[in-house]
Amino acid sequence: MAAPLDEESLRRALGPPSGPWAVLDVVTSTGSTNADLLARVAGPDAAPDRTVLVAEHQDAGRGRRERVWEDRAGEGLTFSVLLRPREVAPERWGWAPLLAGLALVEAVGALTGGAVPAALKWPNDLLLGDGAKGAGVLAEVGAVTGDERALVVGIGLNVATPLADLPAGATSLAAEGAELERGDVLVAVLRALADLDGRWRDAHGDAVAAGIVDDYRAHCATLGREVTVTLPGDRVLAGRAVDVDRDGRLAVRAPDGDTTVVSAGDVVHVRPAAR
Ligand SMILES: Nc1ncnc2c1ncn2[C@@H]1O[C@H](COP(=O)(O)OP(=O)(O)OP(=O)(O)O)[C@@H](O)[C@H]1O
Ligand SMILES: O=C(O)CCCC[C@@H]1SC[C@@H]2NC(=O)N[C@@H]21
Repeated sequence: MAAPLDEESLRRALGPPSGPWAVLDVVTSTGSTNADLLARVAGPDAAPDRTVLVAEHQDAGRGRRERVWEDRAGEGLTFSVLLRPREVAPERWGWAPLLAGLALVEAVGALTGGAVPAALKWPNDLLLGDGAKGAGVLAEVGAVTGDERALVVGIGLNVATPLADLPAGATSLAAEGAELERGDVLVAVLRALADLDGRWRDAHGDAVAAGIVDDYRAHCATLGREVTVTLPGDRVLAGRAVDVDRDGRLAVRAPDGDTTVVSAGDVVHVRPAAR
């Protein structure tokens, strides 16, 4: 197993005391870092804005749509951040998980100098290499009103995991040829996320004004593709992904020309775009 993550080195690398992050804790094992931070949205143990919780291993890692997130201790990164973006109206919080996806793409680009192709499958799966899933993001809202307003954004990223230990359709940075220290990857993602979160808050959640919509579109592998989208309730939509709008929603144009805008769903890229 790779060296364990060292809390002190991570804090030092992020700057005094943890750079833009108020608290950074590393635990050896837990059920789910998302569940842990959601339990600290309010109450005597309430976590401050910009708390980071990293786990070396999760027993009950949660994926989107009630799936399981698999990880093996020491091979991946599993962590969550608690955000209290008071500058942003809760109706605009839908951008938070997309910011995390963007932070992942930017961090991988910076760390590998572009040697490992990285892109986003809408809304926030990180695709590496030929388009296999290298990371996923799960955002959960803790409270939208009062002083307790908070959301938790969890990231699972496959760093050193061999392909044989990953589910079908998944990959890792190492499997794509990038041998990186998990600590360096974590610091790069946290820096990128803090920067995007700052821009988003400064613009009061207006992702267009913050330049985030343009950045997202530039990194989104879904745009221009033929896709199927399984919507909540299991309705399936098929067509071409034509836009990601100012609210982070995906516009899909059906063969009959009708365009539907979706804010949540599971996307499959059917075949490459004829761009
Ligand atoms: N470490 C990981 N890296 C990449 N993808 C992962 C990882 N762990 C889990 N997944 C993805 O999450 C999902 C795992 O979900 P799960 O095993 O619960 O159900 P499933 O295989 O999608 O089937 P169903 O949705 O029908 O229950 C899969 O899509 C899998 O590819
Ligand atoms: O289904 C997905 O793609 C989202 C996966 C999110 C996994 C991360 S790992 C850290 C955090 N804690 C969890 O239980 N889930 C998220």
